[in-house]
Amino acid sequence: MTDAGRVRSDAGDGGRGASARDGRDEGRRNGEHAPEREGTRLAAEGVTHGFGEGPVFESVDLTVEPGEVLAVVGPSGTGKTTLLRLLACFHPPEEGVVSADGTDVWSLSEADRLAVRRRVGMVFQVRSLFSTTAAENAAYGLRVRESWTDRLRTAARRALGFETTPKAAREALSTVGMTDKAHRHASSLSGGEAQRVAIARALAPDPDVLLLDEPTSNLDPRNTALVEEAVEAASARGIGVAIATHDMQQARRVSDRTALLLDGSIVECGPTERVFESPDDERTRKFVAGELVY
Ligand SMILES: Nc1ncnc2c1ncn2[C@@H]1O[C@H](COP(=O)(O)OP(=O)(O)OP(=O)(O)O)[C@@H](O)[C@H]1O
Repeated sequence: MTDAGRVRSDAGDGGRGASARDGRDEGRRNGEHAPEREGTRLAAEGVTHGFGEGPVFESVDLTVEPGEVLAVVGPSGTGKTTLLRLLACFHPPEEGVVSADGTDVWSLSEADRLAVRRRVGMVFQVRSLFSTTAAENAAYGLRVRESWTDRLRTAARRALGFETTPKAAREALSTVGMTDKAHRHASSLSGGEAQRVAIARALAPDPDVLLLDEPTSNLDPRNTALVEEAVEAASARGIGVAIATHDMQQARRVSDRTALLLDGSIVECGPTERVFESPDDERTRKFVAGELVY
């Protein structure tokens, strides 16, 4: 069996066929998915952060390159969410630098930092939709960028019964397979559907970077496959994706590189196949083999 074949059979993808990464690689080889943008290189450089009881992690270096899928794996509580939130510029690190294209985002003016934040979409682990339709959730990031005049015009058109969902929001909903439920209220969606809408909301403003925190925990194989296909589509458009996941097979299916966050540091970061097949660090070998129990 080929390596690719083994990855697919281990993945338990319910007959979904080639993994997202296989498809993306093939598309790249055929020149079908040439990234359309320069993108944004988001990086943590020597980052240390904690919450008052000593650092959660220290001196972390990690980059999300345009168009790549980076998996961040590690046991629960090692700081994967914390790291993604720092990369999303939600708050400054205690030490070190978070940079966008080489510029320290916390050295920027608030307006310039907001501009960087708007190039980064983040999807949280917990259900986080607003109390409105799937379509309006998907449109949220576009609406906040609209002028007040445009917002009033949209409200008036909606009141008159016109379809007001922006094209980009409709396309994002289509990417996650939610077109048919676009007008359903968020509260009526299943967990998997809600998570797909949350991804559409992050994708609609066409970010340069997408940060996904455990996007498929608690999802069934079909919803998981749809989310992974959305990751593939984002990456094929040149969006850099970082995905924190507990699912080793998912990391293997979707990512170009895998970083292991363990014991307060990145113990290994490299091409996914190498990290899984011949890791440099013994802790990585044990972790990917499921031998490290926390
Ligand atoms: N706002 C906060 N206040 C205090 N401690 C926090 C806060 N956020 C996270 N922590 C702590 O920081 C550590 C890292 O948490 P984080 O959620 O980043 O880990 P994780 O690797 O994403 O975990 P999981 O895989 O379970 O989602 C944990 O010990 C957590 O309790």
